[in-house]
Amino acid sequence: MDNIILRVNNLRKNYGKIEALKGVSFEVKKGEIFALIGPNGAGKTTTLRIVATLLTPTDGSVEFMGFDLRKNPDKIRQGITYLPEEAGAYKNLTGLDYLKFMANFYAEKPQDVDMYIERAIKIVGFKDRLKDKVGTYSKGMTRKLLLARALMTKPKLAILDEPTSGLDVINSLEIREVIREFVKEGVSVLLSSHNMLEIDFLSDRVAIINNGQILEIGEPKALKDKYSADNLEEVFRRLVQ
Ligand SMILES: Nc1ncnc2c1ncn2[C@@H]1O[C@H](COP(=O)(O)OP(=O)(O)OP(=O)(O)O)[C@@H](O)[C@H]1O
Repeated sequence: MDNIILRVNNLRKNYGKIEALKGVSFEVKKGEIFALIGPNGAGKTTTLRIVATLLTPTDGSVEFMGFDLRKNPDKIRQGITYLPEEAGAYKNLTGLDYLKFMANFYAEKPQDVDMYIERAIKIVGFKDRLKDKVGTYSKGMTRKLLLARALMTKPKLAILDEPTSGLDVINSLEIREVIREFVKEGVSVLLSSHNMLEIDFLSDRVAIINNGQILEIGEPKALKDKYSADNLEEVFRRLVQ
């Protein structure tokens, strides 16, 4: 059986004259946490947004569970969820109304709605503030709410753009624990981060991306061994120097 859930092949993306992606290829295996790591502007968000069907690539292909993204975008939308880097809309809804809205959107049958919301409340962990508007939440609370939305349906693949960006140690830790819990229950994860030290602990495999190109792919330990480095930051430094 094919244990690859996502195949990204030679993706290119130009924004006008800017070549954001110059031929990005990688595969995500079923049940793994795969991280795209690289500095600001490397092309992480662009890659994730293409996989999430929110952006059209200039060239290249994406295959999700054997379905081609261009021919079957609906298959991809059914099987994935996307946690954006920024919160954006919904600030005037209460946290609970936001979750209800999303649960209704994804539910195939009425019973699913309650199950999704129950799961989401466990993830956010601040039940008492769910009746407040999202616009009054701290950064950490907003991040947890969006993560709850991305994981409550137990998607086949969760795409998480900088899930712990701007969060304190405890909030980051909690978010990492939630991600691991859902992976144990069968969710595969593709995430991005520029925090290479954190990713070392969280990911099964990483792709190091810089300037629109993937420089290395492998298990964190294998990469550290290969470059005689103590951590992934050092691996990155050796790769770009
Ligand atoms: N809408 C856009 N229009 C023009 N250029 C863009 C647009 N979005 C991204 N870019 C450019 O594409 C390149 C890759 O950006 P991208 O946001 O994918 O990087 P990133 O790795 O996610 O960075 P960060 O860690 O800062 O979020 C950058 O040079 C960026 O300026």
